[in-house]
Amino acid sequence: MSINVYSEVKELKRVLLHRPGLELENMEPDLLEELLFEDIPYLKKAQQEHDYFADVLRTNGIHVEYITDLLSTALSKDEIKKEFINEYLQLSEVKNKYILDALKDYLLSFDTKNMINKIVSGIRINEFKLKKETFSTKVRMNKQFYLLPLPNLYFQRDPIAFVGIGIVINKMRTKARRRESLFMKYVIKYNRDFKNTPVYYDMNNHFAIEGGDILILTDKVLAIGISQRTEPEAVEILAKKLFFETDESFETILAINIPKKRAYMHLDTIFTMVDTDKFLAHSKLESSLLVYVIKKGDKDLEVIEEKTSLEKILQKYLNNGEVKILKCGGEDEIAAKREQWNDGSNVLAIKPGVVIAYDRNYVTNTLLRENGINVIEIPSSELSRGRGGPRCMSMPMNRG
Ligand SMILES: NC(=[NH2+])NCCC[C@H](N)C(=O)O
Repeated sequence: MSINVYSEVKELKRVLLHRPGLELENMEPDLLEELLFEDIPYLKKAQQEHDYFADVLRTNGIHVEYITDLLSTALSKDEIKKEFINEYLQLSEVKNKYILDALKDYLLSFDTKNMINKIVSGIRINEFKLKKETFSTKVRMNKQFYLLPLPNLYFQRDPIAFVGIGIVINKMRTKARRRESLFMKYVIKYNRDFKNTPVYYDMNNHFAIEGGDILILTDKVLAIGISQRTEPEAVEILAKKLFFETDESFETILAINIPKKRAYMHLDTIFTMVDTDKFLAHSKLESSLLVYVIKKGDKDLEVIEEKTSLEKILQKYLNNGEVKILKCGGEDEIAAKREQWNDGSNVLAIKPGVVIAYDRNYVTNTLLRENGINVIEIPSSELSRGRGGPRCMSMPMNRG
């Protein structure tokens, strides 16, 4: 099944996930901030919740793929495995030669699946002994991990984005997540099912962009958040690529300037699409917005600034009569803040008007239902602790 994503809401056919694993158990309080968590999910329950999510998708006829399986197929040959490990260790900034060599040997001693699991879960200092210890290895090893875990990998929305028939391989803003994009880079390069997928942005670019900021509103219009995680230069590079170097149908990018703070981390933290004419958003969103409308000009990008309400801007650029923005938590201010904190605005549409949402955000879910949206709830005690919802946990590959 080929890559085909020209909508946020059209029927979802194929989606990419990561089932959380031991990487969550390699977090401890002193590491949380660096690893972008506020709390430690209980792994067993998190896996049960995640399996429930995957089952809901499958029950709705959606083909679920796991990133670790795709990578495992890509790393089928020894030389490719070595190339991947080299690049991974380089991105992890392992500089000491003795440690570097020991890590390479250690990783290559596993079969491909277990090697990938090790890379995701992180490698503790007490897992193996170095053959040779020196002053510098001693100093370097005065910590808990050779390689830190990738606890955010279950947020598959962020390291890449499928756009049209192609892929955007993201340069992640934070060191904690930078290595995640390498997984898909190798899938595109070496997994035969993906060999014709054009790459529209590469992780070697200097400027950060993350998938949670990229929304495909229609086959003509994208919305991209200028956020804590996505820089304007990255949007410019991507816009030029899409408009002038591909046959993609996209003509307009609404670059939405959002506050650069954790509570507004990505555009999809505060704004998701639930139907062809309905959106769900942070209750305080509208007052704080400036939208740059980037259009394909004759030879260069044309940019105008819009300062009216987001509803009006969407109405204008989606050519869609009425557009309605529902507010996370409704009119109750405490519920709005509480549910926003638990990713109430972050739902995944699997068809126009049908969304998957966390069960704990019941005020928002009731409001959605009152507005004609079919809400499928999934359990959320543990998954929500990573500060991402159903949209963040999934990367659509095909929408019909
Ligand atoms: N698309 C999203 N909203 N993703 C949420 C990612 C949450 C993750 N803990 C991070 O800080 O990166």
